Amino acid sequence: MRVTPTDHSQMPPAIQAPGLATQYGDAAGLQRASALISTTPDFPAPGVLFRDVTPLLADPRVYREVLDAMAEPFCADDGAPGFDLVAGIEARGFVMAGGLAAASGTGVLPIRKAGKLPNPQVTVEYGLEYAEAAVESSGDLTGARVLLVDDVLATGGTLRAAHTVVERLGGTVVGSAVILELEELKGRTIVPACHTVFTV
Ligand SMILES: O=P(O)(O)OC[C@H]1O[C@H](OP(=O)(O)OP(=O)(O)O)[C@H](O)[C@@H]1O
Ligand SMILES: Nc1ncnc2[nH]cnc12
Repeated sequence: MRVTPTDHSQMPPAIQAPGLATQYGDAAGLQRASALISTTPDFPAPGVLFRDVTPLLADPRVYREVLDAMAEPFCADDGAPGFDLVAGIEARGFVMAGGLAAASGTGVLPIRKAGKLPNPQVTVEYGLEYAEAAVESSGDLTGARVLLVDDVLATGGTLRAAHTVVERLGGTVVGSAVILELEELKGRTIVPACHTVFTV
């Protein structure tokens, strides 16, 4: 199965985020990125084709190019980010959230897997392709515009749960972005406006 760049023709016009690199060129950089997403059959359970973006994080050009592509629709013409916080979902979403927040001059809201926080204010349970899980967080997000980020959109349960967490803490979700959408798992049906860099 081939990993192909997402068709952005139906999406909002691309806008450059402040401080995010463009010098590597979209097509070439994203081409390199897709080659660095690994595919492992039967992990973590029989029948699951596991997609791992971890290898692309180690390539500084590709990492930067992917961050740039994730941020594009959420920044204004003058480059100002249309969000105050980037909410990253544990664990690989943290890596994207940190990079995006640093590049755009915003902050990070870590959305943790269950059992990691001593006194979470909000817990939301959901189902994955291969497990049941829950996400948790704390904080007063009143007035905060929050961009949700993760590595993969599969069934969409994780992003939808994270959206609920942010709203229960008083924040407003301005959108969500992932590196890779696994189309056949139909996450888009419950996270319809998710911005994706690649689709497979
Ligand atoms: O769209 P969904 O069906 O909800 O699946 C997407 C989630 O699955 C993976 O996380 P996983 O729970 O495997 O955890 P990890 O990031 O800690 O590896 C991935 O990192 C997303 O968070
Ligand atoms: N097949 C898959 N690969 C990577 N992350 C996932 N999350 C849910 N399903 C996944």
